[in-house]
Amino acid sequence: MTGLAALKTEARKAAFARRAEAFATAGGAHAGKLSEVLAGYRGVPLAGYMAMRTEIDPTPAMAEAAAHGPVGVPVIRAAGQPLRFSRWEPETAMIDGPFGARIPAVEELIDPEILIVPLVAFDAHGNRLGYGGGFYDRTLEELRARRPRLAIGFAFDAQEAGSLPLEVTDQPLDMIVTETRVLSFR
Ligand SMILES: Nc1nc2c(c(=O)[nH]1)N(C=O)[C@@H](CNc1ccc(C(=O)N[C@@H](CCC(=O)O)C(=O)O)cc1)CN2
Ligand SMILES: Nc1ncnc2c1ncn2[C@@H]1O[C@H](COP(=O)(O)OP(=O)(O)OP(=O)(O)O)[C@@H](O)[C@H]1O
Repeated sequence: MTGLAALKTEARKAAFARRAEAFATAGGAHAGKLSEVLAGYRGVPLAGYMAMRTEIDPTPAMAEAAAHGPVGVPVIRAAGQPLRFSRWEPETAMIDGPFGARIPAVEELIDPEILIVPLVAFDAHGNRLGYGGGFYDRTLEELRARRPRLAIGFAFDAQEAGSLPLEVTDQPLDMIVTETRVLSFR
């Protein structure tokens, strides 16, 4: 493991612990701020995610958005490949995907303008640490090469880190939304 990879592993471990604690103590609804932000973008194609483990759950905000326009959730094609997003509505039949997240049983791909991005840790500048697959970095790089996208990191306040180990392939977030705050970076 390189020095940087070791630092990322360490930062991930610390943030996982803080996220698990926030998840256990938070209880109830957390997507209110996310709903407020998304209400300004009705009908715009949106990528959300199906929460795994102790991730903060964006599905209430996704359900509201789905009443006005297309919403999708990530589908892994293969390691080292960007994600695809398959159409999701609250009633969509779901199956287990390859890496533990639920995916729609029937695939219908969408091209999202706005992405709600899951994360392990974030900093006050919009940098993000994920699970280490590089999936969202590759996906945002590919999508942004075609046109700008709005990437919104969604997390518990407790997932904020003072500073994060970064590499050139890390794609910055445009906004971070938590259970209490909205941070904008551009
Ligand atoms: N809800 C949600 N869905 C998502 C993501 C996410 O972060 N959150 N992803 C964002 O990318 C993709 C899934 N990425 C994942 C990457 C790794 C593992 C995982 O379980 N890894 C194993 C072993 C890793 C290793 O071999 O090093 C583990 O952590 O135990 C799961 C999902 C697509 N869907
Ligand atoms: N666009 C890219 N092209 C090539 N390699 C990349 C790209 N993005 C990331 N990587 C590589 O993928 C590996 C994992 O990246 P990183 O640790 O940033 O993942 P992550 O952001 O934590 O995970 P995820 O985005 O899946 O939640 C690193 O070795 C990184 O260099």
